Amino acid sequence: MAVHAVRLTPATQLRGGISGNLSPSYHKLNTFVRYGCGSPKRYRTVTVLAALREDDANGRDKSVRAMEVKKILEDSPLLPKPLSSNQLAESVPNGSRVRVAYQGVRGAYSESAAEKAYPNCEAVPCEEFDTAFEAVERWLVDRAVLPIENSLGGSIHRNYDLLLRHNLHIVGEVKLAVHHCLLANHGVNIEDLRRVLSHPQALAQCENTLTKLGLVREAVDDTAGAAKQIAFEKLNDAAAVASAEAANIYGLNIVAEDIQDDCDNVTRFLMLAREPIIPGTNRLFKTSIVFSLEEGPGVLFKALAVFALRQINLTKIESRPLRKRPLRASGGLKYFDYLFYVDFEASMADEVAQNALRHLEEFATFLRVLGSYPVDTTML
Ligand SMILES: O=C(O)C(=O)C[C@]1(C(=O)O)C=C[C@@H](O)C=C1
Repeated sequence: MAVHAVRLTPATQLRGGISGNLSPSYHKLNTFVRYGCGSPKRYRTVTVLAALREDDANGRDKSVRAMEVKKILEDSPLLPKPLSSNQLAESVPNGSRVRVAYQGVRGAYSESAAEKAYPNCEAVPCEEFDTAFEAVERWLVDRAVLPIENSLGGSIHRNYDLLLRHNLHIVGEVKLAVHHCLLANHGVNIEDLRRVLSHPQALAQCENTLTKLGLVREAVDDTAGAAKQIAFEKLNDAAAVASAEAANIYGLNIVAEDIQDDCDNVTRFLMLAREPIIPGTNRLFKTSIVFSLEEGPGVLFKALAVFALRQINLTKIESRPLRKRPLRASGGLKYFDYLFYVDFEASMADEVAQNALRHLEEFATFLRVLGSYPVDTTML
């Protein structure tokens, strides 16, 4: 079947973002269109209509079209089945293990997070966050699990930026308790140490201890990578901030335990996939969005009010510079334009969430739904 550009109904149009002349392919339909149309049933119908030739659809009577839609819903290979919530922790359909990309080497916290998110998965190490995104996009792996924020160190900005640069969907979150240890080669005492190697987030989470010990910080790609380097280079003046598991893997000695500034140290990871899951209402869901606004007094207040007015609780707000600017504005160049990332506690299957986004869409210059997914309640 030939596939044409889609004309969206006003309710599904996104001002400033996408408009009538969308990419023809199902895959390229914007997430907001998928979620923005309402219930899961409606969502699937819209995607099917998107795959029908427009003139074809317009020329037939409604019942014929409805039957066509039903048939396509049932058997079209054009429509990859979205993941369901209960598939999240399961193996891929053909019985092989889910392949999950993470950033770092064996023993990284991200590997533990991948295993918590997808028990029994095959965790696939990646050098960079970007690589993990790409591995999913190129079908080398099924999912990626990447850190997004930590209760002590704050946001992992790089991943916020990458979420927008790539086309993956957030299909879940997983929280991991992070207990940092100071690892050194056997025979090296804490007094011998001059340097400490680790991921910048891990170093930040142990700021107090490392300052007390007077160690010079050296940033590396991941905590386990630091442990590996200490072991392989047989360093005797340096330690790594990493997990007890990394000590085990790389044969290091734990010279200090639980060195993070607060014993409650939790990192939140996002589970990313090529297709979104159908949001449900059967359990607690969260939705992540990103938007930008016109300049002006009170615009952010107005944007957040769309949630407050509907009693929707926000769990996270992050602003990031809108790149590819500065804009030329009256009075000279305007350097500081922002994207706002917001997580709120509602499912896109809830009418109240759809209404809130419809309201936000009235004045947002750009809006994308990054995902609507079950809340990880394991650490509440
Ligand atoms: O370096 C690792 O082990 C990671 O998995 C990365 C990372 C992070 O980016 O926040 C993950 C969890 C901890 O917060 C520290 C580091």
